[in-house]
Amino acid sequence: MDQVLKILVAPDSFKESLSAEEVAEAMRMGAMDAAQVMARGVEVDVCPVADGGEGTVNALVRAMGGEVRRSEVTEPLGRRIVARWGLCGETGIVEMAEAAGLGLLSEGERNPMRTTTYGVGLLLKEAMDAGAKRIIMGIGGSATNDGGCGAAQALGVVFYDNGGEIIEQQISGGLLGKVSRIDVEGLDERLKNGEVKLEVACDVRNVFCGEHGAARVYGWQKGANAVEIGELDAWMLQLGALMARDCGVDVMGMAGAGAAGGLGGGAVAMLKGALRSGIELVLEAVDFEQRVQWADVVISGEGKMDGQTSEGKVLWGVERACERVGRPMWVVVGAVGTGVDLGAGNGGHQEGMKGGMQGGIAVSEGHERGWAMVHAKELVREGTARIVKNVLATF
Ligand SMILES: Nc1ncnc2c1ncn2[C@@H]1O[C@H](COP(=O)(O)OP(=O)(O)OP(=O)(O)O)[C@@H](O)[C@H]1O
Ligand SMILES: O=C(O)[C@H](O)CO
Repeated sequence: MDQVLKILVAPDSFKESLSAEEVAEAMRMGAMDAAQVMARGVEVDVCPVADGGEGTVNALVRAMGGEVRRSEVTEPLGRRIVARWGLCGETGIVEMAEAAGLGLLSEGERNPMRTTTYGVGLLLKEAMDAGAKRIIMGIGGSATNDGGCGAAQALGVVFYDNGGEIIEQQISGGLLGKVSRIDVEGLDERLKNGEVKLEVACDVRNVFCGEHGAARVYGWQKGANAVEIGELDAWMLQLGALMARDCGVDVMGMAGAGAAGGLGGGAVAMLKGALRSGIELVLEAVDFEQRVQWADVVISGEGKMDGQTSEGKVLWGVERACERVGRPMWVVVGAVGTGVDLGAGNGGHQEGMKGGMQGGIAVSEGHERGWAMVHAKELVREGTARIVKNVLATF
């Protein structure tokens, strides 16, 4: 009798079209379709993941066996919003995108000069009030570039302007240029005295400012124009220097400090947080290496595979795990950025991603983008079926 092919499906969400759970389910069905057509046996382990950005609460609550809670906080433009967060025993899971995510704003509203992470600070407070002693804060997918100052303000940190006056408004990217002193004395006692430990799960490894910094790399997707990006970057440089002087922490060259518009760096300097790779933290929580060991083949995916992918996103983390364990990895993605070659599902290679990655399929290829977004479920199912048929043919 033919051997059963063991498949681990471990995708991220396809932002704007499918959640990670939906992608994983479509992949599972695609694998079953292939098994039926080829009259072969497959077993599928379904493991939706996240990298600190959207979907992190779901992935961690599912893995750690906690519950999802809801709290009213504020969104990036200050309007009231109900945000989801997780409580798993004494561990709180906060996803910054729930209170400051790009997906909360319409395209016309996106503008990092006006947006703030204030609501993220409120969410952290909710988790502490509920008794969390350890908080994992997933960061990424943000609409903000405020260096985490808004969140810090919500937790008692005070910012002064050039004239020595307290800045009373919630700090947005556009106010960063005004900050000339940071006073962390009033920081929430629970963070200040270490009663609550903050772990910051970053979706990328970018630095605080400069060419590879928050504003220059991610400002575009948040709606900033070239002039605004230049201003934001210069203000981040200034803010980094203030953090070194007033908080005693140098975030400048720190990998991940530039995640989520600099919330990474801000959380370390002002909230006593420790940075971690989001995908590595999530993969650890779901026992990923053990699951890869069980599998003969791993299939992952994300909405768009591009230059950001190798900055520490889901595919980067999954690929590293596959390489360590020695299992082939295939991808089904929505679309690819320029220069990414997936080899049409028959083998290929992405610059910067070595070894385990065999190739994959971009499901929108040959379709109009809007159509591919609406039909993402069927397309992921079909794409996965094609890959699994190829794998079964030589298994
Ligand atoms: N079904 C689809 N077909 C084509 N393109 C898609 C589809 N779904 C999502 N995308 C593209 O993927 C983009 C989002 O990419 P992705 O899901 O990788 O998010 P990201 O912001 O790059 O990263 P992350 O989720 O890791 O923070 C969308 O803006 C869209 O252009
Ligand atoms: O939020 C952002 O800026 C990106 O996801 C990188 O962290």
